[in-house]
Amino acid sequence: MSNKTNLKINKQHRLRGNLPKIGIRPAIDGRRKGIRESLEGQTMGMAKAVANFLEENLKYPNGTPVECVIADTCIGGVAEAAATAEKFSREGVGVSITVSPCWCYGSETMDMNPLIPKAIWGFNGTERPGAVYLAALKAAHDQKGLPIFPIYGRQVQDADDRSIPEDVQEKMLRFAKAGLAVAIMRGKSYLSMGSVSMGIAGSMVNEDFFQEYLGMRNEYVDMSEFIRRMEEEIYDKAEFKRAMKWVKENCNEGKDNNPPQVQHSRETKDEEWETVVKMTLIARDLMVGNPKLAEMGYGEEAMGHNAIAAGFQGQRQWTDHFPNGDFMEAILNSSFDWNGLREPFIMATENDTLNGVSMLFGHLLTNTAQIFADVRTYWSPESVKRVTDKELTGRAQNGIIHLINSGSATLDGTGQQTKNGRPVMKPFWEISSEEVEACLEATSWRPAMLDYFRGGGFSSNYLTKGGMPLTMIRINIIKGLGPVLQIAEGYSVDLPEDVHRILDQRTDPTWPTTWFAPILTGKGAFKDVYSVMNRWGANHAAVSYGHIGGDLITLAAMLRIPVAMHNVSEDKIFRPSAWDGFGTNDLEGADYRACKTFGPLYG
Ligand SMILES: C[C@H](O)[C@@H](O)[C@@H](O)C(=O)CO
Ligand SMILES: [Mn+2]
Repeated sequence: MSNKTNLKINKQHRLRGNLPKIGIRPAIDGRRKGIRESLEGQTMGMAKAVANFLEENLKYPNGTPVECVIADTCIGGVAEAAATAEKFSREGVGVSITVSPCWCYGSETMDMNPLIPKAIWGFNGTERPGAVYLAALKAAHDQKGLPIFPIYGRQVQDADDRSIPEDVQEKMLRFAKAGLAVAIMRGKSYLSMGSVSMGIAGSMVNEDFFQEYLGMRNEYVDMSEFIRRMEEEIYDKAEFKRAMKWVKENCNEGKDNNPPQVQHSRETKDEEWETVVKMTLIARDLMVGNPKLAEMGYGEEAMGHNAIAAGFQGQRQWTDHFPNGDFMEAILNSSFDWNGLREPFIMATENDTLNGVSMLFGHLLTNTAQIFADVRTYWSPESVKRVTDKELTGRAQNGIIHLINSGSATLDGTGQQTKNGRPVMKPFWEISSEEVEACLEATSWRPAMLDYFRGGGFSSNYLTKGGMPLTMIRINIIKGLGPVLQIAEGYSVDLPEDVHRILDQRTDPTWPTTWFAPILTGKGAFKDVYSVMNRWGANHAAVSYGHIGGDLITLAAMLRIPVAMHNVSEDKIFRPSAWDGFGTNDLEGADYRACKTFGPLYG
């Protein structure tokens, strides 16, 4: 193990309350004297198989395995349904999956809790009518307005087959990941540090959105709180010392691009480094608290704001005078710092709350760090040819989108972590110390452009490695409609060195760049790359590793956020059965109608 970085892995859950569990409900035909008895083993067996499967395959964002709770008995009628609901509420169940191989009594066995995302796996066998129950239960849920995700295997299984077929597994994982995301964010806070940045609509907090759609609350601190904590030394001073040493050893200060006559002196830059490191400690403490502060006599500050996501206004009032938030945002959004590997904090630049929530969705579905970026330029093949005299090739051949931003792009976005020789972004517990070093090595911290950032600071400058499957997303709020989600799956691409340099030099070469090529479908918003850029609803996007559009569509349906634009193939679209009642030919229109009819989950 390298001695430069610290490979301690911190799996502690840092927010209040326990992590939500998945409750498994084995439903059974209640008729005794033969039927029920003959089905107990198979039904409970399905429940155990599902619990094992989920516990083996899913982890919470802090890296611990997901926990399942199985009902004490099979559920043959309302008494057992109620006993199960009681157990689930005692155990902190946030997601429920009903399983059954047989006929059971729909409304008598159903999970009635409106806040718990629900699925049913109805066994595809014909000795007993599990699929008939699934259909009856769907009907009951749809009629009562308690949407349920139906899982029905494509192939017939034998009665004694205890395996979970692959297509059932895929749907179950998609449902469980999205359901847990819903349950994890509920009751947490989004913390605005500062207010609206430069008139950016996403940084105008829409409290109704947080409260009614996400079940979250909004917390606020003025940016002057950073000054108070710095001047009164309300941070862990031992940690600050450790952090400064780590920064000196691991963070390469890059070339200053400012005209020589305005460049900050060495002494000023050294002070700025101290400030940005203190800002990082303080922002983290504001989000999740820090018991060290209580030891120092700051009991209130030690509590934090229970924030699962946050945003920093920065521009302009802060950055016109103080060092910018780029270091703080980039490090908090990364999977590591001087304390070792740890869950990334979700921190939006310019306090763009809607991009912060987009990042939170990506993080909770993948457990990985997220890139926050400005959606800066569509480079058509013709424009690239004109300015570089080169043709775009490979995945870039239809044009590319330049994602670049000062601020929150996670250092994981360098693409320096690998799996099977390919660049990836991993959950923090899978990252090696060599990969941490490679991410840091690939990043230089460039003195901020002083015409934008009068107070200085350091921007993380890197170039994302090509070849990573990525999903770019954004939540927008439309007056009279509410939130909508945009999703574009695609890839990071490598450009020839000189092409990258020429294009990058036209912007701010001190910022991190990701060249993104969306996957085209030839239709609608994905007719061509231009249309993706042209239809993007705001100046920012959140970028997650992997093609996770299917999981996002499921999550959006749970929260009743319609999906306005996506390039996800139809076989990955998994929504509640009730959505089919709104039409099956035009899935997008049906999604809008269903979301409007059901309304926000907490509305
Ligand atoms: C430095 C500039 O103000 C940028 O931060 C600005 O263009 C944005 O990021 C807008 O989203
Ligand atoms: Mn921006």
